[in-house]
Amino acid sequence: MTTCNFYIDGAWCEPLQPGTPHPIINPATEQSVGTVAMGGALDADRAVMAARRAFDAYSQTTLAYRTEMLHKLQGIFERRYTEMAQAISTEMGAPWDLAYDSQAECGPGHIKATLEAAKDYPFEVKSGKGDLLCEAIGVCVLITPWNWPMNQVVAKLAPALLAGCTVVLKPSEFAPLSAKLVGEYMDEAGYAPGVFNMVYGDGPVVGAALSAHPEVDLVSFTGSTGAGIAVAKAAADTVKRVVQELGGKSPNIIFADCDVDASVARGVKRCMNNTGQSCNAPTRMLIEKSVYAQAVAAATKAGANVRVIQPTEKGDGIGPLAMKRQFETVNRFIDIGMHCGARLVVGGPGRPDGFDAGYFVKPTIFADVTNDMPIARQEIFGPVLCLIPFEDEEDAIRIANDTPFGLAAYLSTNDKVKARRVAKRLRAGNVSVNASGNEYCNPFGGYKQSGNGREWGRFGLQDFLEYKIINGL
Ligand SMILES: NC(=O)C1=CN([C@@H]2O[C@H](COP(=O)(O)OP(=O)(O)OC[C@H]3O[C@@H](n4cnc5c(N)ncnc54)[C@H](O)[C@@H]3O)[C@@H](O)[C@H]2O)C=CC1
Ligand SMILES: O=Cc1ccc(S(=O)(=O)O)cc1
Repeated sequence: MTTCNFYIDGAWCEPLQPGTPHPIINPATEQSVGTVAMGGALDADRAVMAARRAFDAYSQTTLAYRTEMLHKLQGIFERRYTEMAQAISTEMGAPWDLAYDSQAECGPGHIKATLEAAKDYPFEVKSGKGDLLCEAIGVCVLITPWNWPMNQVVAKLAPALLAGCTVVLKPSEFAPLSAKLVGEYMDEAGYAPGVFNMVYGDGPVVGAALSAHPEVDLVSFTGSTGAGIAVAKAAADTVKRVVQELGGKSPNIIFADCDVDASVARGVKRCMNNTGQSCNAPTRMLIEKSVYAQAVAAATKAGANVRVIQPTEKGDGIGPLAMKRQFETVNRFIDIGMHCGARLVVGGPGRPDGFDAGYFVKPTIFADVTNDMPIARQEIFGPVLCLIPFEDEEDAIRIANDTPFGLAAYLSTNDKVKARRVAKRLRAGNVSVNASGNEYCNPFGGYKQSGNGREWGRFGLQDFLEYKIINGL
């Protein structure tokens, strides 16, 4: 049984204001594997003040020193890679190949991208007659979710450290094991006390106290749009910067001129990946009417072929949802889909055959969905795909953009001119043509209610920097 405690001022410690410990539930077995200590506002304050005390010295260290420290941290992430994959798989249910090849890889992946970006980042340049400096913004609070825990923690932590910021990490109480390892790695790397601090706690208490704290200069938040709005409101009175990476309901446009069967199969797989718990999952497949019947048949076949597996099993497949609450939410949406006029072609409510325990759900696909149905408008965060027909290019763009979100968009066509034309009109931060993937060096983030910042590589670094112009030197 693991106990996850706080890491403040260079030491592991228990909360000053303990709440009820949060059980760590393995979502595949529903068994407890440990507890997370939950704190209160006093703990938030203690961590912020440790980061504040450390800021002056750490922010004045040389870029060469911070680069060397980050290289050291990268080495630790690489050496202790397998235990990170194990922690992620246990806490949120990612099957082994996904946990090992993708989830854990995000840690060293983002560190490398940050180090690469820093090599030619214009930290000090001439501007007019003045000297333009990009300096550490200050004490940063990092609030992260449970769905891609290392992606979200390290995409924030690596640039913050490189920039010279000190941090307080508040990971999700549903992903405490991987965060505990990050604390151990930071300790092992030898960062000075107070540079990195970590507290666990729920959003409305600890998250809110951190967001409102007057000694915090920036909050970098990833999670639901509702919680992101609460963070921004709590932060407003102290005029701190807030960077939000929020939800999505991303369209995947299948034009008739593409290889329909292959594109649809790829779209189904990508939607179901991580059991549908990705902010950028392509959950609305928009299909040109002339190939709609063919595409529905291809989606039905591909959906039926998605294997549901135990997290310990190797190979392709989806694991359980991360927690009971998600299990209930996803089943509720499947039920809504069945009663709002959509046609269920794969899956349905309840656990798949052969699974008597765990938060496993069936990969589920609805055809004949219209974009005004709740299953097409709200982020379900489960393996649920909506198939929506469209008339022509204009109609596809209209439906794709008819959402409060704007994180990602996907399209398949053999016509490159059309692909560029459509991509330019999609109101989304990341557009993938013909199943291309993301690269750590490029910006990740959303338009509209999907957020207001960009993470990854030099774009992530920018968030943690403040401009200063010095005239007269
Ligand atoms: N964009 C993304 O990557 C994610 C989106 N979501 C969406 O959110 C839904 C609910 O998942 P949750 O885990 O409940 O997400 P959430 O947004 O409540 O939690 C994410 C993080 O925010 C913190 N938080 C929550 N309320 C807060 C507040 N008022 N002030 C400060 N921090 C706060 C949580 O403790 C956690 O660390 C999902 O079904 C999904 O739709 C969830 C996780 C990640
Ligand atoms: O939810 C965060 C997330 C998940 C996956 C990816 S990627 O498309 O695999 O790069 C990005 C962000």
